[in-house]
Amino acid sequence: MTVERILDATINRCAEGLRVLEDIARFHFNNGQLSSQFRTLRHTVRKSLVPDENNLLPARNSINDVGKQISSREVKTDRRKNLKSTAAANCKRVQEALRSLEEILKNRGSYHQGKKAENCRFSLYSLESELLSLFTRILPAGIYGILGENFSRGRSNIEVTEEMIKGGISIIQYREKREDKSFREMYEECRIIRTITKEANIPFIINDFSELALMVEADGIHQGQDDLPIKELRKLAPHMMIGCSTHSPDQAEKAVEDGADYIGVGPLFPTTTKKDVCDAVGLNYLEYVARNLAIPFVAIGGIKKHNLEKVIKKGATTVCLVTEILGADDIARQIRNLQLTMTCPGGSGNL
Ligand SMILES: Cc1ncc(COP(=O)(O)OP(=O)(O)O)c(N)n1
Ligand SMILES: Cc1ncsc1CCOP(=O)(O)O
Ligand SMILES: [Mg+2]
Repeated sequence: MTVERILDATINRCAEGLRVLEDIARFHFNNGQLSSQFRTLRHTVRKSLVPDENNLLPARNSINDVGKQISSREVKTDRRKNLKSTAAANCKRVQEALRSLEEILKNRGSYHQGKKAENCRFSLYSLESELLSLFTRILPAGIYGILGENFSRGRSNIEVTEEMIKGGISIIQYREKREDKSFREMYEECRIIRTITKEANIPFIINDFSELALMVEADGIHQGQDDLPIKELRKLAPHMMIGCSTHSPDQAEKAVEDGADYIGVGPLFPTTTKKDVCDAVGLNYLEYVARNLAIPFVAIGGIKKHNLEKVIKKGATTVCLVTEILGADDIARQIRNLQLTMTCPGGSGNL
């Protein structure tokens, strides 16, 4: 009877944890594929790990469960900070339950079923990394900062990173176009920026150099239309945020189909910051993306304090201003002022 009692409790624990994970994948991330993988695993646990499942119910004795009292006393330490920690905790909970099932089933002589529990546990390890990676692949709202020493008036990328963080930047991209900088120098610089951004909990994206992004463990990679195909890049970087520049509805739809996590929408206005830039796409394209596509996007190109309000009004919640920020005397203060314009349109936007 004790064995049946353990099996009953662990199957329930396992299936309940899997239901939490399935719901997060389904409702929070709208990820049909991942949520159906959690559902299949839950059905396997419920239906095929213990063939004589009906015999387990009589063994249930929740009222006299000594563990229940212990866990009710632990309530103060059981507060999860956010959905990510809830997901992580439930993955661990299901893995532990599966391990317990495996041991008990093998101990009971059901070797084949024990092996099945072990396989479920291994499947969960992969699903866990896939689900948790989705939390770091979210484009934040706010100001998207871009680094590049050609525009930062003698200040190093590292100094600018620190100023951007002081100002409350939401995400930082390394876009170094200096021709006199060696690849090795860029690598060393990105390692430092990675450490600073991690400490500040700011996502760090690298433009152009995917190998550098992988080496320094950046959070993401930004790709232009002529760069590596996103579908192939995803195989190398399943856990990373992949952004893609787009200039038309067709390109945006292709980026969605290829699995990009966000798109760049622009250049909205004329700009000289990018050498091989195409003509300004205008606000209509921005409006099209905001109204018709579910993918997160960042508005970019020629955005200044004076036209920021127009961009916000068309539905942008993440905006990138390169020279308007890098060229400012006080970068942190400039970012705060821009944030004010974003949140209080019509105001003076000055601190
Ligand atoms: C947020 C964002 N959007 C667009 C771009 C442009 O990227 P790309 O097309 O790769 O061109 P370069 O920046 O490399 O000149 C971007 N970097 N960031
Ligand atoms: C990198 C990039 N991609 C499209 S426009 C652009 C440059 C935007 O710079 P600025 O904000 O100074 O116009
Ligand atoms: Mg690029």
